[in-house]
Amino acid sequence: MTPASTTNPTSADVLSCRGVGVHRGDNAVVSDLTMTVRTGEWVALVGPNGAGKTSLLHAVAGLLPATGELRVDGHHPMALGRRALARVVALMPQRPVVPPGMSARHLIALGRTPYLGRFATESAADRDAVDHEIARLGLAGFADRPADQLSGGELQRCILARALCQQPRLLLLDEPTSALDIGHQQTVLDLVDELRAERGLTVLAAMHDLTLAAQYADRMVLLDQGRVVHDGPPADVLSAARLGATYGARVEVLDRPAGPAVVPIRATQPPHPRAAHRPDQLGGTR
Ligand SMILES: Nc1ncnc2c1ncn2[C@@H]1O[C@H](COP(=O)(O)OP(=O)(O)OP(=O)(O)O)[C@@H](O)[C@H]1O
Repeated sequence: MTPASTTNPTSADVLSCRGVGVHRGDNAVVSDLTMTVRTGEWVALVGPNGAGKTSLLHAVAGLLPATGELRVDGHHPMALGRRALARVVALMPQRPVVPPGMSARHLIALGRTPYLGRFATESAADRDAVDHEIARLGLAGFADRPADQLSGGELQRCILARALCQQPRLLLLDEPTSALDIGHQQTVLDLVDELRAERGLTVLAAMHDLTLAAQYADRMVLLDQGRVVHDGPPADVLSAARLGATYGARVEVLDRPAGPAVVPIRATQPPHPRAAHRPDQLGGTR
């Protein structure tokens, strides 16, 4: 089901897709996809492995060709020049490419490329923007280290800093918290949310953690095999029956004030509950 309000494009839409298709080789991995994302909205793209989330994000970022009508800020991504597109859309990829030996600071500064002058020299404003994002993401201690020697979570924050340096209107996040501990997950998502309020940033984020996604997203678009299965507020999209049908998962969905929480349920109880082995907690629960 797709509410009409999310499919009729208006001038307030940063992203509009109508009947969009994306191919990888001979395979259609996104088919007949219609959705819009309005200025300042946070839309979570969810769905099982291989559903087409990354492929759609790459098409929006102008990295993959798409059929149908795809508009970013009113333009087809591939019709905008690379520089113009990079000022509108920034992608935080799932698998960033890190040139060997490049320092974290240099990697982050690549986000300023669309703003550099004729001789590609950084201005004081560019350096300030980089310093600002480094400080904001708590990366000062890593900035001079080779980025390919950082931990997965440290690198993920550098890649987000690089995307924020682009000062985009539309931020595309591909599994932005997959390598982060729970504290950094909240820090990073809170930061992105603050930028929405401060700068009117629009966010389209592929996320596997449905509970976390539900806490930040205004809407969820559930994809399966390249097609939209449901588009709506998290509380409407996340039902145990729908997640069972789409992911083949056994879950319980708890209604909580901060948003629905999705709890996986084991098919069978463990044969020997751990508590039974603990002399201090025989048969106890916490
Ligand atoms: N470079 C490629 N060449 C051929 N097929 C590809 C390529 N990249 C992805 N695919 C296929 O396209 C389909 C969609 O992949 P995609 O990465 O967009 O899914 P996803 O929803 O982001 O998955 P995940 O949650 O596992 O990251 C999958 O079947 C995948 O195997």
